[in-house]
Amino acid sequence: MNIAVVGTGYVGLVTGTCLAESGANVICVDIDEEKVAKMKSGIVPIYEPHLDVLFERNIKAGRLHFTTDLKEAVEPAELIFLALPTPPGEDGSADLSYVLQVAKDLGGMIEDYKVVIDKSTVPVGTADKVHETLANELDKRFDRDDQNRPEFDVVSNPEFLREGFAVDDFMKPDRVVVGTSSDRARKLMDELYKPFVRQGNPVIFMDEKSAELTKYAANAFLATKITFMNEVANVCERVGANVDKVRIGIGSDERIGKRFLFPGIGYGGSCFPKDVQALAKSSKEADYDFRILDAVMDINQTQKTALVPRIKKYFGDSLKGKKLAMWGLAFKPDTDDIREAPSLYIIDELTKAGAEVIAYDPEAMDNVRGQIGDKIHYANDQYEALNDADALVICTEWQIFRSPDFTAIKNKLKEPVIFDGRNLYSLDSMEEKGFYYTSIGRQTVTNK
Ligand SMILES: NC(=O)c1ccc[n+]([C@@H]2O[C@H](COP(=O)([O-])OP(=O)(O)OC[C@H]3O[C@@H](n4cnc5c(N)ncnc54)[C@H](O)[C@@H]3O)[C@@H](O)[C@H]2O)c1
Ligand SMILES: O=c1ccn([C@@H]2O[C@H](COP(=O)(O)OP(=O)(O)O[C@H]3O[C@H](CO)[C@@H](O)[C@H](O)[C@H]3O)[C@@H](O)[C@H]2O)c(=O)[nH]1
Repeated sequence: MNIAVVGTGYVGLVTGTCLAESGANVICVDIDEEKVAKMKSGIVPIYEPHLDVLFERNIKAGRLHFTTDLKEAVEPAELIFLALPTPPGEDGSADLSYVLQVAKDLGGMIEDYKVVIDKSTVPVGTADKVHETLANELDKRFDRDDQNRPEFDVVSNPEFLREGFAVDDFMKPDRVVVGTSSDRARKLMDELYKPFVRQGNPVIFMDEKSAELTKYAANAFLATKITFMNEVANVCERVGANVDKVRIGIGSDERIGKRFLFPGIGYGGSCFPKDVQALAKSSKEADYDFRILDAVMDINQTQKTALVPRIKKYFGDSLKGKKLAMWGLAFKPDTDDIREAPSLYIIDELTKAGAEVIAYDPEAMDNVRGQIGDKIHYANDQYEALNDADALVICTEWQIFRSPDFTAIKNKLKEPVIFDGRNLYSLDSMEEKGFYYTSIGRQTVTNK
């Protein structure tokens, strides 16, 4: 199969590479010239575990190509994936300008049958808008009854991969959702995804609107599940219960499930915050007040900086002269992505209160440096960050933070104080090791 992927971010590059791995010929196109130059010279421009191996293999095999020229990518392709950004607009609704601009460009250039596939997360009705935009451009080139006017279908094929697990999620998806009302497109999509659902996981066909809403409903549900647990955690702290025990207690009920029940400093990333907001907004536009989502957004905003009042309670409201070590900047482990990372919100409040922050993250420091520059200091490793710091603040649960050298931590910190937004350590061990230790939804170990 000949495939074009427009946009080579986390979704586009993973999609393109994994489709090439199944034997397809893929040309990825991006407007970012620097990114394309990197990829052409064999460099994966993002940090995503296991992607490099597939990337290299498929470039070598001649199945994976990169270009900045949309026409070059689109001409040979029958299937065209749109993996473009859909960031929140000023009013919270998804900004469709990237998607619709490319739809317009496609209308100006396609010469034969194409399936245009929305892989971006887009609100209900976008497949229709893409169809209309592309058709309007074709109208400028062909009469409606012109024999040479190319046919096309627009398919909604939302993506459910998680950063950090993107390759595995794409290669072995729980399900693939395809929204289409065209038999011709349906057959092609079925063929395309056969190699990925061979373990019995389904390709679920439905209409375009249901597919578009499925993506938002999935993300909003998961964000609500996390938020619910964060609320349970907040109650636990007040009544003397331990949220880890409650989590295990409820998670063993199959109706609830064990996954996505981990409390912490709120959900972040490029998806949950914007998608919950966009679903709330599009529901309002459809004259429905999706009230639970308003509560979810409100609670999550507070939760992101839940460690700050604890830090202030310990040191006093002014943090002037305090040096705080921070472990983890990425919005979650195994990614360099810092979009809507709780760490950035915490840094903002801590520095406003006068604290100096010295941070370490295995992959995300360049991105943070690019965004906030010298607002904080950057350490070369996790222990260097601790030198002469008054306390350690943990924002991301990278594996290397799970079992650190506690003696080194104690020796380097001025006082043995840890504020943990990810519940990495057991209360017993913190007590035994003599730390002051505050986490989420559990009692503070006071070391007194
Ligand atoms: N990141 C995820 O984990 C994830 C998972 C599922 C769905 N999604 C959705 O997929 C979409 C893409 O997300 P992402 O995280 O990959 O975005 P991203 O910002 O990482 O990448 C988007 C890419 O598109 C490129 N681009 C912009 N305009 C272009 C144009 N006109 N032509 C060609 N390339 C262009 C950008 O340069 C960038 O490389 C969004 O709608 C997002 O909500 C993301
Ligand atoms: O028990 C949990 C699980 C996650 N999180 C947080 O939730 C956010 C999102 O985590 P995760 O879902 O693992 O990462 P994403 O890569 O953002 O993936 C989500 O968003 C993608 C983009 O839409 C979807 O494709 C995925 O299915 C969906 O899981 C992060 O801030 C996590 O720290 C928690 O706080 N507790």
